[in-house]
Amino acid sequence: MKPASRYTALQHRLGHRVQQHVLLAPYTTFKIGGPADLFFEARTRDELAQAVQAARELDIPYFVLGLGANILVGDRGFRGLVIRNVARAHRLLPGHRLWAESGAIVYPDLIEAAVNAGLSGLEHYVGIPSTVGGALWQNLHFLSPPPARERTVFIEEVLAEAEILTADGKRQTVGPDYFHFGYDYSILHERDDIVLAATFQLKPGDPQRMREIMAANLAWRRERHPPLETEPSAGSIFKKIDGIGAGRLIDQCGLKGTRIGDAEVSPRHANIIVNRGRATAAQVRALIAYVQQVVEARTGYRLEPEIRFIGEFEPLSENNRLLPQNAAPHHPDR
Ligand SMILES: NC(=O)C1=CN([C@@H]2O[C@H](COP(=O)(O)OP(=O)(O)OC[C@H]3O[C@@H](n4cnc5c(N)ncnc54)[C@H](OP(=O)(O)O)[C@@H]3O)[C@@H](O)[C@H]2O)C=CC1
Ligand SMILES: C=C(O[C@H]1[C@H](O)[C@@H](CO)O[C@H](OP(=O)(O)OP(=O)(O)OC[C@H]2O[C@@H](n3ccc(=O)[nH]c3=O)[C@H](O)[C@@H]2O)[C@@H]1NC(C)=O)C(=O)O
Repeated sequence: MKPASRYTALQHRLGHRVQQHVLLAPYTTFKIGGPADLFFEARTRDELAQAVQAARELDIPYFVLGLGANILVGDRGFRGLVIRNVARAHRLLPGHRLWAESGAIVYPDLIEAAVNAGLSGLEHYVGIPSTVGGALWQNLHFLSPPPARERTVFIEEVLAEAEILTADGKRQTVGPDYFHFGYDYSILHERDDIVLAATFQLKPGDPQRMREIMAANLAWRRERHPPLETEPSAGSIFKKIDGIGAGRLIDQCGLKGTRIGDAEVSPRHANIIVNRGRATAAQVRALIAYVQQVVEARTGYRLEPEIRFIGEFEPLSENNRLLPQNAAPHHPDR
């Protein structure tokens, strides 16, 4: 189907809120990315399900966008339909439960709702940009409260159930086991299921203690991570390497501050690439490739990107490869 007929067919299914040629950069925390051919904002979970079903039935490639906090969108944009999930209804249920549509924002919206009602379980995730859908996709996590901080706590620990649209078009309610949660992992990485809503089982907690945990976690992040408001990023770029730390390896290779165009390895946290103004996806990709190359040559570890690459990118050929302006010197003895 040609782009114009896709547009008409989608309008027929979803109404006049379907848009064309919408720049995606503003809808990502990296502030990077070209246009979506087609764009629709789903305001309720029913609209989300309808939009996904319409795209599937019309054979139009689609992508469900949360807060765009864990993705890099290519400079050439997305050839299909981007469904931005702004279905954000949420409410407290009897039995210390919190129900939320999948576009609901974990922080501040859900955390404030829970903590104000004296309910504990979500307060650990303050300051992390995520919708409920993104949180289940990646099993949102943070360190357990201070002073011990002895383990990582995961959102799966408070998930009671979720309403999903399955890959074969059925709406059903599933329990936490369905997701096969792991570190930065759920079955949603493998299956084309869409989360429509989720219910969290919380526990009564001491509001003062919860506020203390929130303040401590926000301070932890402020100290270690570049602030999103002034230094746009997608959080950790590379996957965790257990017991070693992707950030530590990059740091040890002296790569902090390495820059290609406006894409820079954050001087504050080596596993975060920041957009210093007008970074392109091509620059970020070239910087990722450069960091991988240096770290592998120096340490033998192959870093794997944690973020997802969405849409079309400029080719990363040897000939047009961008090189860092301030390539870090190699210190083979370190
Ligand atoms: N710990 C930290 O400091 C940080 C953590 N993060 C993590 O990144 C994630 C960001 O979330 P968010 O911005 O909302 O997501 P994004 O918009 O970044 O989308 C990420 C992926 O989530 C999937 N997804 C989004 N919504 C749904 C849904 N309703 N149903 C099924 N899959 C969905 C999409 O996968 P698909 O293509 O398969 O549909 C997409 O590839 C969170 O999990 C957060 O933990 C991000 C930054 C910092
Ligand atoms: C930021 C994210 O998640 C974060 C999450 O918020 C926190 C808290 O739970 O733990 C992880 O960070 P992290 O900073 O511990 O992870 P890494 O980047 O692997 O760093 C590991 C360790 O290396 C050291 N380190 C880190 C950066 C740096 O510049 N120098 C350095 O020496 C630190 O001691 C750090 O603790 C998650 N990152 C990964 C890749 O798993 C994200 O997913 O986007």
